[in-house]
Amino acid sequence: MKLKFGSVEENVVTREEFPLEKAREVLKDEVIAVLGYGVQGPGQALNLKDNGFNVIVGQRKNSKTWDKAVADGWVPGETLFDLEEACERGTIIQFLLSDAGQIALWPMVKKHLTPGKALYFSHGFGVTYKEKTGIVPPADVDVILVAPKGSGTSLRRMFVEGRGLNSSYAIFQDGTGKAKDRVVALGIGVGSGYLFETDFYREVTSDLTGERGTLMGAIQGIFAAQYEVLRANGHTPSEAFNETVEELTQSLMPLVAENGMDWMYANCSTTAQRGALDWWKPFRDATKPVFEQLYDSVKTGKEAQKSIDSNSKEDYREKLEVELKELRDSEMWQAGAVVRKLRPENN
Ligand SMILES: NC(=O)C1=CN([C@@H]2O[C@H](COP(=O)(O)OP(=O)(O)OC[C@H]3O[C@@H](n4cnc5c(N)ncnc54)[C@H](O)[C@@H]3O)[C@@H](O)[C@H]2O)C=CC1
Ligand SMILES: CC(=O)[C@](C)(O)C(=O)O
Ligand SMILES: [Mg+2]
Ligand SMILES: [Mg+2]
Repeated sequence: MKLKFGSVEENVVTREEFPLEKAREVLKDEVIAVLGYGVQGPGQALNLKDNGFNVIVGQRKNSKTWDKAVADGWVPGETLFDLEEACERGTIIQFLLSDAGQIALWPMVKKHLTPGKALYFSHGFGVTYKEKTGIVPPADVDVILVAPKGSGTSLRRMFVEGRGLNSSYAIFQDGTGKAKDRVVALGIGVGSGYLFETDFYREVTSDLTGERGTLMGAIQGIFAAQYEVLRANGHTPSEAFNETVEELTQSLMPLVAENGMDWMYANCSTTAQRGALDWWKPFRDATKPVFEQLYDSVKTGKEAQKSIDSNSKEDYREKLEVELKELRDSEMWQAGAVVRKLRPENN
């Protein structure tokens, strides 16, 4: 249906229009092969299975994630296969390897994309940056996307709680005439609540911006800046952490999530409101040039290239772990570890 967001109308598919029973009917003769068992793989594959779809997992043998798949109940030779066998068996191939991993496996996957199959992504990356990835699907298959707007971990947790995470969906190529039904049915099947219409290019450019920006990159940057200023002015680690992170995640963000920014402001003191209303614009103005620089770097393909280059290296996992450890070992996040233990519910 059409929904107004402010003054702009957009297409949204709801579970009321497209109930699970309809999704099951649409996909009843399909074998859904989920390739990769990292973060999205488990979330989507388990939700599909619990929703009653015919799903198998393809994963490298002799890997930690193969063992994880077995521990999650996938049975080798029945519902768990190596990547190539899963591609052979699947009529819908959910390409959920890391975006860099997809490049390496593409020639094999392509071989098994016989007419009538569907190739499914959870990111517009591979197809949009085809000059860098080499991913150009054959014309007689559907090429579709369901991108959950959140971590695969949350997708699974929210499904188990009886909630749902919203996703965007797109059709790059309708090779069979069935792409729309297939993509929406899969979106409902993987546990999405609502499905927002987009295209591959807009999905990848907004997603790369968001995760580098306010969702992940900018938030850590702004936390670090405030924490450092508080510490430089003699505040203790716990005080600096509480006023930078803990109060935000525990008390204030849930209010924003519930009813918007003005609602959160309205539930703080008039003193805080005055200050926040005065200071949000200087913060916007100071960071906007950085966001513009970021968007430009996304738009020109520089961000895609960087992620391909670093994540295609043999030792990318080890290198990543070093950088994550650096964050974990920083004073701010060490203070955070202690503060988390002191949440009353953790005692
Ligand atoms: N992590 C998330 O929650 C989200 C991910 N996405 C998208 O979903 C897709 C999958 O992402 P993740 O689950 O994060 O992937 P991931 O980084 O967890 O990797 C998934 C799997 O790829 C395998 N893999 C990597 N390189 C390989 C290679 N050369 N050969 C064979 N297997 C290889 C790994 O063993 C792993 O099981 C990506 O397109 C990503 O952008 C979209 C929304 C959120
Ligand atoms: C979780 C998500 O949607 C991200 C941040 O875009 C990603 O993991 O790529
Ligand atoms: Mg995302
Ligand atoms: Mg992303």
